Amino acid sequence: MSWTADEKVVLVTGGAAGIGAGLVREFLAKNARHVAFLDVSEKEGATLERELRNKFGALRAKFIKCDVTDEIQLGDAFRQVLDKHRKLDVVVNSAAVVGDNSLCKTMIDVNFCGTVTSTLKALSIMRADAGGCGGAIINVSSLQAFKSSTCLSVYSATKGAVLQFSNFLADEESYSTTKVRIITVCLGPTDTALLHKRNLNNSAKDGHGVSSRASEPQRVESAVNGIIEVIQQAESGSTWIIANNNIARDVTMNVRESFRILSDITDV
Ligand SMILES: NC(=O)C1=CN([C@@H]2O[C@H](COP(=O)(O)OP(=O)(O)OC[C@H]3O[C@@H](n4cnc5c(N)ncnc54)[C@H](O)[C@@H]3O)[C@@H](O)[C@H]2O)C=CC1
Ligand SMILES: CCCCC/C=C\C=C\C(=O)C/C=C\C/C=C\CCCC(=O)O
Repeated sequence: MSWTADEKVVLVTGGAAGIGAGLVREFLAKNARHVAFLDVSEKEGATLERELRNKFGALRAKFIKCDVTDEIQLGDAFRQVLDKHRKLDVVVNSAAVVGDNSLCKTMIDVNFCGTVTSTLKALSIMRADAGGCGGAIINVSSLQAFKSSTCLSVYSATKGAVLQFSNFLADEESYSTTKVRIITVCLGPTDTALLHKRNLNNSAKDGHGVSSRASEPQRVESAVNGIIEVIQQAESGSTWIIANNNIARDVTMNVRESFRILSDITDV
């Protein structure tokens, strides 16, 4: 039987705005039992929580103020969800920041370290070989993981690291043992605040280094629907591209082949 959101307990980091918020709404619309969304932005989190409680009832959605770079806050947030709902089925790691290299430490801490900490925490809770019920972890990467633009080298590297970490962890922790799928989605430009952030220096804002082929950003709805489609069908260790309002494309073989070529060269 194929995967559905029905009765699932879901946790989304960076869920107060943008693609994370779109996912929170969609999981609830698809009948998830409960969606907890973590974010540093208290104002946006509280506003979204009000909207969702009016629409879906008080018990179905909860905003938890949490900075994903703080391991204690993150651990507390997972514990709150587990204590209340006794299980966790899906974790989407969407929290991220973008900027030029002057924001390098923050980008590494939020985009990479936050995703790693949350993924390992989620795996330890959900893994079937340690008392969990299995589940899915979706790590949000970017097309920038494959090809950076000027002034986005650190951001792009964090997204490359998210992709590599997720795939290596999926190899290390066999799905047949854990029953937890670890999946990476690489999004193309999507119409959210992140894409329009002004904490980029002038050359990035002017678009230097971005090719003339760069097209209109896709709709948030396309990224959200693509991610849901991926959760419905993806295998653990797979990589997907969701860009240009197209349906999700499985690029697992391309990613594996590119690393196979490199590892063959470096085999001693
Ligand atoms: N918008 C785009 O063009 C693309 C976005 N992505 C990725 O999609 C994901 C979602 O991005 P968007 O929705 O576009 O961005 P967004 O800026 O709209 O949403 C990101 C959310 O993360 C939260 N956040 C930031 N730092 C945090 C922290 N330390 N702890 C907890 N929450 C924190 C923000 O407050 C915000 O609500 C990110 O991982 C991003 O890298 C990937 C490719 C393209
Ligand atoms: C012109 C300003 C660019 C600012 C971009 C800011 C954030 C981007 C975040 C992303 O993750 C974007 C995702 C993918 C971009 C992919 C390709 C861009 C085009 C690259 C090129 O063709 O040179």
